Amino acid sequence: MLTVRAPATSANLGSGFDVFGVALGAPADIVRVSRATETTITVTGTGSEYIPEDPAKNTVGAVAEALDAPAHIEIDKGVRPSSGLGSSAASAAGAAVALNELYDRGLSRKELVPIAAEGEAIVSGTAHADNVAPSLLGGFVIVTDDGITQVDASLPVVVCLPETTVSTRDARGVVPEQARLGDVVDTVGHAATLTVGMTRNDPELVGRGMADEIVTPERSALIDGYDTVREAALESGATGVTVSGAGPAILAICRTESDRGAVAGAMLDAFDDAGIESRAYQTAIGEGTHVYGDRS
Ligand SMILES: Nc1ncnc2c1ncn2[C@@H]1O[C@H](COP(=O)(O)OP(=O)(O)O)[C@@H](O)[C@H]1O
Ligand SMILES: N[C@@H](CCOP(=O)(O)O)C(=O)O
Repeated sequence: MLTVRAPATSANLGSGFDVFGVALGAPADIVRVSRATETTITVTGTGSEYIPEDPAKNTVGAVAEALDAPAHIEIDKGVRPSSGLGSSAASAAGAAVALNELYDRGLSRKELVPIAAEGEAIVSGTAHADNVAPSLLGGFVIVTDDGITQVDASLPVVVCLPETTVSTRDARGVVPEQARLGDVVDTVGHAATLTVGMTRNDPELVGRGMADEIVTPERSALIDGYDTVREAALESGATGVTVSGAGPAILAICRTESDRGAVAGAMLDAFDDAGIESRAYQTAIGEGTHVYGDRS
């Protein structure tokens, strides 16, 4: 038996649709694997009733197949499905790391990215890697067709998750197929600003660099209460606020750890005023999947 902790992630960060992602300190999935002749899966924890245990439908089944590593895989969900926090990706990243160890496949974390992304294709229709890559590698990650660039960024953040769901597959349906050149130029500038901010752990640059007029306006319209929650977080000291992944979670960048309480409180209150229950994670951009149980 081998146990790993695979963190939630926040993809896109506004200006980096399908390109940027960060690992979050919390929440996380715990994935336990043991060798077997065929793959079986059990799922417990938050939202487990909505997650299939059939290996053909669960992201970890695709990972076990890609690594030719049949196993009994126990997933204890800390990351709620359809949250915008890379729930399906956390399990996939955790399974990739755990099975790679269990079967001595010897692959690096970067080499595991396309394997973990196979699982994402099952649930969202595309093998986008902007969640699995940060869950595997930690920090801030840039995913392009040419490769993966990782920075050990560390910034305090708040993620506020309403009790509503948005399926990543549905949210991909509202992404515009075309954009105005002026908006593309602005977005390139914002993405560059954000990237420099991540290399400097600068919350002002990162917050400013999350602005995006192409995808975020369409995505945020799927989240009841988004505009007021965003406004409340900014008024309470957040440097930037955007949709986390495909939503409905909302990500706020904070200047200091001690700012997080006020930002989280403002976001929770604003959702509450809109009649929507929510919970807030006061966390930080953090490390990737951690192996913490030896083979036994
Ligand atoms: N191991 C898994 N963990 C979470 N969701 C999974 C898993 N395997 C398959 N799914 C399916 O993936 C969907 C959730 O994924 P997604 O919409 O990408 O959520 P998130 O935005 O949190 O990543 C749900 O339909 C769920 O049943
Ligand atoms: N780039 C993807 C990221 C989806 O993230 P999730 O956490 O909502 O699964 C997208 O925006 O569709």
